[in-house]
Amino acid sequence: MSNGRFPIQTVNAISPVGLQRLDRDIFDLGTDIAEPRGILVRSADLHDRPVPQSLYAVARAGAGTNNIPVDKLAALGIPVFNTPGANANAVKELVIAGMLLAARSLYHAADYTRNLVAEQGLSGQALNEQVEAGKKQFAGFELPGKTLGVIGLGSIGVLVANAAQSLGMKVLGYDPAVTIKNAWQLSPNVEQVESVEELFARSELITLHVPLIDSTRGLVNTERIASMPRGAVVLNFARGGVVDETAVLQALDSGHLHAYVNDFPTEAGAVHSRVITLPHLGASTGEAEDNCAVMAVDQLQDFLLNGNIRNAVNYPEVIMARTPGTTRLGIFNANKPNMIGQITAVLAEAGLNVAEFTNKSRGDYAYTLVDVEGEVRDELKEQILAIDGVIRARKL
Ligand SMILES: NC(=O)c1ccc[n+]([C@@H]2O[C@H](COP(=O)([O-])OP(=O)(O)OC[C@H]3O[C@@H](n4cnc5c(N)ncnc54)[C@H](O)[C@@H]3O)[C@@H](O)[C@H]2O)c1
Ligand SMILES: O=C(O)CC[C@@H](O)C(=O)O
Repeated sequence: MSNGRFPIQTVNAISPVGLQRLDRDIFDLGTDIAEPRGILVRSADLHDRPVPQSLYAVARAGAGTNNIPVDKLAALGIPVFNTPGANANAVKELVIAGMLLAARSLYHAADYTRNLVAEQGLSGQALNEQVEAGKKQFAGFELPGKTLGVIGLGSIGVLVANAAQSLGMKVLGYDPAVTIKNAWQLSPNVEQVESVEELFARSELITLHVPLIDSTRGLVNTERIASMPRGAVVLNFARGGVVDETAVLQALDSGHLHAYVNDFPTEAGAVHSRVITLPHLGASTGEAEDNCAVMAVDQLQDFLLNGNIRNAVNYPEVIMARTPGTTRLGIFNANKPNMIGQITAVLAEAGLNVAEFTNKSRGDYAYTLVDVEGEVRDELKEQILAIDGVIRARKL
């Protein structure tokens, strides 16, 4: 592995549009690579897999990183990249489809028609008569004028909110940490509410676009559902754990909820007559798969070759143009006082001149890129690693 090559393990199928961007003179690709420098993954669960000693970075071709031990990897100096926004349009379109599926009971209506022919053997006049007699059970509602509550105004939530608004819906949004960029992209007609309770109480449909983290687990619960208007619809294209499914099924059984449309099959939900469950289809368009793969591969490649960190979920953004004629060092360390002083002291001691230097921190960790002039001997890396708080150092 010290031959200057970077073995990359693909844990899920990654679009070839992304993979073909890896220069095969430098990168080896495969599913069975024993000592990978990089891992490319979609939804496979990495929590219980051992972390290879060789690993430098993980790139998630997608948004959610709850399938990856992000904190554990941060402590080892391994950034985890994701691809913000790359599949947002695909999810938005599925949410709009989900609202229409629920509003017009389309899934069950189509099933009813199929059964008339396939199970009951009806045809011709008899079929037409049964169609006309039976259709009233599927009478639905229209979207304009209905109130949609969007929880999470990130890449997906903003697109959903704007699209629903242009369909004539009244849209409420809730996100206590909305970014300035996303706030700018949000239609001015979307009303941002102060609390999630207000959003539930006022929404006839709610749609979830938050990550699955401790604070969002079970966000949709019995009390909040009870505060929604009778006949409300819940759409969940975020993660199964954001919803207390038992509470939702009880509310469907009692008639308080009209429908639950989601992307995360469970045994109980998949067979319930008021639930529409899709097989995790949110990002499954050719366009989204290509976008995610391209972004994930580009970020992984730039990190492995240049040490740049873009769109990591566990390390700060650190991007520095390379200074010609220098050697680059990438250093992961604990975010505590005097780390920069100690690192630069080691460089000075070795007689190396610093041409460019960037250091940024995020939470408990920090990352430094430094371009130095002069010969960087192998012992220098060991001296940097010997500093208390340095987690990992690479010479690039
Ligand atoms: N079904 C699918 O195939 C599919 C596809 C893409 C994403 N997702 C899921 O959707 C999630 C969101 O994706 P995204 O691209 O919009 O991510 P994003 O990071 O752009 O947006 C998430 C937003 O949620 C907000 N948020 C966090 N906690 C919140 C809370 N308690 N209440 C309200 N808002 C909160 C954040 O501030 C952020 O703005 C992903 O984490 C992933 O789990 C699912
Ligand atoms: O890769 C997929 O198919 C799903 C990805 C999706 O859940 C995400 O979080 O981006």
